Amino acid sequence: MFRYELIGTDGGARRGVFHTPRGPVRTPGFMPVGTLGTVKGLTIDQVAATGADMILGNTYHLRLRPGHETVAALGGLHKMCGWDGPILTDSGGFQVFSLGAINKVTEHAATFRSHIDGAKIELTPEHSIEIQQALGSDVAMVLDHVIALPAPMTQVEDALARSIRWAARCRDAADRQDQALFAIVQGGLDRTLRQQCATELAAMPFEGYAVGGLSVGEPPEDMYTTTGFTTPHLPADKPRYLMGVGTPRDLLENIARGIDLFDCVMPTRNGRNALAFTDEGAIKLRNAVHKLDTRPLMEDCPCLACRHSRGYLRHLFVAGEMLGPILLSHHNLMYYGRLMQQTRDAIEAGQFETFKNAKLAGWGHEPF
Ligand SMILES: COC(=O)c1ccc(CCNc2nc3cc4nc(N)[nH]c(=O)c4cc3[nH]2)cc1
Ligand SMILES: [Zn+2]
Repeated sequence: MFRYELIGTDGGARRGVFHTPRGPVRTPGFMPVGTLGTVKGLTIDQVAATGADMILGNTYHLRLRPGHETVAALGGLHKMCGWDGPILTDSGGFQVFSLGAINKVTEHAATFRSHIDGAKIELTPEHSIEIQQALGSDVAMVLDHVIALPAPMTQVEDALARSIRWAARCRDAADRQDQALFAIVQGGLDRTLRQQCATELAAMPFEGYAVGGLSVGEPPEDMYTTTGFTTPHLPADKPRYLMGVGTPRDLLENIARGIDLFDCVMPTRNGRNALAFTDEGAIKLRNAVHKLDTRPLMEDCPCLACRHSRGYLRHLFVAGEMLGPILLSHHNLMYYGRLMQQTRDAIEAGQFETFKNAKLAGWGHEPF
């Protein structure tokens, strides 16, 4: 049902395919975020056109609205959204700690109040699996205890140990052949904790392994270092997924360190806010400098935005027209999708390092 096929490597970078019952996922690959069953502002066909093979949904959000039983009654997430490719759902482990009004975390559960209607909800490993089974995603994530950085070592160790115990409970509760379960490595920025956690989870039977607890406010270099000393301790025959990452630079730096899959709101949330990603770096479309610019964002981009001028895109945002966020979301996802395709080609050609350096030079050194 689920199989990771390693096609080739180039330094630390891997080219592969993650085979799933709903089709293959080319790696390295980027997953557009469709938190509430929609990649905001785009139809499912527009998302497919960007080259995405798999999209992400969120257990926390869908549990609160419209509810996992409602999604099941509507035929499950694929049928409800009209996406017949693979879907991965996050477990709620991050959102409950970043969005939920936490009352308490015990060994049994993370209990929180809904940020929508204040209802008290007890999220246990078993309930997270139950929700993801009702949603019908192809890949479920274990429920983990994610803490913000920086944090005292004792707190990092405590959350890590609980995450491993919760992963085992998720493994026991996940009994569907047609739904993969990915583990999530925690451990802050600590080399020893990360390697211990990766080794312990690698000894358990999961279909894939995520690196969690990053992109939580740490400096990018610390993220890269942490990924670099974690991936070697993960099984080479399973996909590695870095959660919540990231900028175009983050993607290439982490692919160089053995990561296969990514998800991030970066391209879509920033797209809705008039920021476009290009090979020359980020462009803020509301800037007056674009007012009379007749050029597209990128000459060779096949997206819906690049049929228009930068001046028109600026006008849409300045006028508050709904088409602005739609077009820029499409461009940014197309940019990420094309970047991943170019990366896969570069790895196959043994040119990844040269490719990465050329991209970094084009983007310049201002952070996105
Ligand atoms: C304009 O806004 C943005 O561009 C933007 C916003 C938030 C993030 C942060 C996303 N980071 C992140 N998402 C994550 C999701 C996670 N899920 C689980 N279960 N466990 C984790 O350990 C985990 C870590 C994450 N780190 C990144 C970018
Ligand atoms: Zn474009």
